[in-house]
Amino acid sequence: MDSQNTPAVPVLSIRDGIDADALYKALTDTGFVVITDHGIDLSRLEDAYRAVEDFFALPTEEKEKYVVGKDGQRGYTAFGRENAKGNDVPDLKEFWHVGRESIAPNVWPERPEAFEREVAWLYDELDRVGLDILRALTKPLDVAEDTFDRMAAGGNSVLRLLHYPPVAEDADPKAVRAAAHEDINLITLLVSASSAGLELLDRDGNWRAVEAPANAIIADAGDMLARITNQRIPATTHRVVNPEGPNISRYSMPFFLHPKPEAVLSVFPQFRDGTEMDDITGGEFLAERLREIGLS
Ligand SMILES: O=C(O)CCC(=O)C(=O)O
Ligand SMILES: [Fe+2]
Repeated sequence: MDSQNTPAVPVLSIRDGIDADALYKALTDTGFVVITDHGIDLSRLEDAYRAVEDFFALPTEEKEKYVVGKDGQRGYTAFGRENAKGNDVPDLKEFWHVGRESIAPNVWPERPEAFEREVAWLYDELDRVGLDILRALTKPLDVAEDTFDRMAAGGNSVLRLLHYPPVAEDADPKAVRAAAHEDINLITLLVSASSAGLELLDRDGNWRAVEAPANAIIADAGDMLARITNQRIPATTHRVVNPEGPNISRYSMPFFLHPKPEAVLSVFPQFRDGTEMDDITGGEFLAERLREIGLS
């Protein structure tokens, strides 16, 4: 079969627990895995989505009251503010960031009323599932079972609530919803987006649609996981393309699972072969990358 016709990403049900070897294989093969039966309450997920849509429907002046700091790690980041690393045209998106309160306090919008409650709930759910996934990887990676708990429990994770508005007629022809990039963090969990558009770059250099059943979670490895596994688990390049069909808004909610800022990202000994990167702390690595995407 032609590679274009095979699904780009393997699907893994975790109803009966996580099959660690299947998870590892999916991630080492493609950097992505689609997780079904994850146990996150679907009707509450809908409530969270509704609150997020209601927030982005507010007037721009009201949303801009929640721009805090210059690195965009909390609160609102306006349309056209962030560009992918190495790209000079900003992405066609606006977003909101929620993070770990103990690392930097969150801001919350006054309305919609349900926003703080539902979004804080979703953060905790994704935090739990994300760490479960990393913990499962310790076995195939052959590292101590508490490796990721030590590195990332209570870490600097960020839930990004994204809105890609309908593409304006006068948009820069080079601009896309999200230009090609790799995620910075250990692992990203993306609760199914409201419409298509996400694509990954496969190892043959072809862009392929990432398809997932409704209610699945798309997980992908970031640069930090690639770094400590010396690229065994790749941080696969992905992007969000502009709509080909109806020109409607798209919403999605990636959870970027980060280590603690002080955690040292050190290549696991069994993957060292002289090509590995030096040790760096999670905080230093993040600061470097935020500068590159124009957010710091
Ligand atoms: O909107 C999406 O589906 C993906 C967004 C993404 O890749 C990101 O924000 O890093
Ligand atoms: Fe991404």
